[in-house]
Amino acid sequence: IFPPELRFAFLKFFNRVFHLFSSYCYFDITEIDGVNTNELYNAVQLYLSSSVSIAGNRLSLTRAVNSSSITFGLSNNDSIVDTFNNVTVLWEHVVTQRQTQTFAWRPLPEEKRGFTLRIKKRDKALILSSYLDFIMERANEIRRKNQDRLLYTNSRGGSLDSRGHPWESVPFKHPSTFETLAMDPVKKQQIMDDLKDFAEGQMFYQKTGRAWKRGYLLYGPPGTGKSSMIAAMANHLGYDIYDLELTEVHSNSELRKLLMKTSSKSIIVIEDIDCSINLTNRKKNSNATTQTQRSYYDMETRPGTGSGEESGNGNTITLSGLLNFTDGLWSCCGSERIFVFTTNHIEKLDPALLRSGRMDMHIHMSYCDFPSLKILLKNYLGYEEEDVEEDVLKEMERVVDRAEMTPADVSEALIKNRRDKEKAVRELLEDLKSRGEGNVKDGKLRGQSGNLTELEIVEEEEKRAIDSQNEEEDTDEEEIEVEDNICKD
Ligand SMILES: Nc1ncnc2c1ncn2[C@@H]1O[C@H](COP(=O)(O)OP(=O)(O)OP(=O)(O)O)[C@@H](O)[C@H]1O
Ligand SMILES: [Mg+2]
Repeated sequence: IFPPELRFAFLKFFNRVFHLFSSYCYFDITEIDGVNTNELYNAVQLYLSSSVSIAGNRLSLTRAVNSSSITFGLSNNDSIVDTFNNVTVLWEHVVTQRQTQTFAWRPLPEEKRGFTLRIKKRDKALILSSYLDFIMERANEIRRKNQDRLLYTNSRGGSLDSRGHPWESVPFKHPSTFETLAMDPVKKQQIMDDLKDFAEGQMFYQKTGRAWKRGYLLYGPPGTGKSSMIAAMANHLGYDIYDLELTEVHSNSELRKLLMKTSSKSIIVIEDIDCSINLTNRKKNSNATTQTQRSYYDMETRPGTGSGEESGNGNTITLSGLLNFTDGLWSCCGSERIFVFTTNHIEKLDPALLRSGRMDMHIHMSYCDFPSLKILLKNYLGYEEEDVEEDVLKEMERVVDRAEMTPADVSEALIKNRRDKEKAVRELLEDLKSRGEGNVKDGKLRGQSGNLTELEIVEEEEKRAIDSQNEEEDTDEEEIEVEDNICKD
């Protein structure tokens, strides 16, 4: 009988009057807020899942793929009562079907999900902010306790999922820890202390005006534990890992978007950075023209214009894009983040990437030395030092450095014979000896008296070269910047 407009106006009026006299106020926490995923929604979900008892009437159970734990949750349109500081609140999980799919730049999920929090008006000021803070904290705690780190990849090649995330995640279950990591114990302790200082350093970073992030560069030959070290870091700190596949990122702006979608308390990894994009040492292009020099610091080059081909496969990420990614303004859009780059060839990297302050710590993962060997014997055979015959141990100590076996090689040798421990040790020693002799014969090792292997000598030279380049670099970069400004003008 009533026209729809009138009916609508009446309903609205009725609603207002109702709310005026109601002693409750309501807060909606929707899963997707505009285009962003609402972190609070996930936190509330996790928080409620911990407080929901199995005795509830109807619960939804979820177990993420490969996850080890089952979480309880509120079923659709169900509610639960919670108390905080002696104040009772009511949570309702509201799920509605999204009606017509209006035009959107990306498809939205079919369901619209959200939580509604009902609080008595008089309690609102008292608890609201502290309650939400409490929920966030609890949710983080639960996430950590579940031991389910997440490993994210951007392998979808730039496309977004239905919830607008460019990252795909799987539970991260790498068992590597600092305990099982074979490396010099002193160096290991240094790294662990550094990580600890970082994780507990919120006040320090705030006081000194630095963004709360840290960069590590892991370099060394294949099989020396770079990836294992990253896993150990993640397990040690309880952080998620974002494994960034640079070859799947097409432009600097895409890189920035990926960065924006990473959460805090995470490790952002770029493996084999020398192979991912063409970040060659500018000094190595001895006859580089000003043009090519500037191109690294240029704005993005567009694919198909010809200038993009220098980074191969239509990938137009530039070094400047990468540097902005790690320490430009955008790098602080979250906090408590660790960047880890790995490479097998540190000499191939552009000195701009190596300069101090950019990658805070350069960690050299190298061939198996005696302390590492002892850790591996313990890991794989359960042998302490005293379980191995003294002269065998001495012999191992004598030959291990010149054998230049990677921890991966040693692990392999030990796994092969792990049923027969004595045989494993015997064969390992043989292996070490024969490799050592081979290396000496090939003249690969020099300066044995000083215990300096060729590798170390090369490294020393590299370091020196990099340092001297760094000094020149400072002046170079100014010039380039000036040139850029001229171009812009
Ligand atoms: N330092 C180490 N401590 C314990 N295990 C190690 C170590 N280094 C290598 N390993 C063993 O060797 C395997 C390969 O190591 P990892 O993948 O970490 O090497 P990497 O340095 O990342 O090699 P690449 O440069 O090829 O990526 C691991 O599964 C691990 O078991
Ligand atoms: Mg690796």
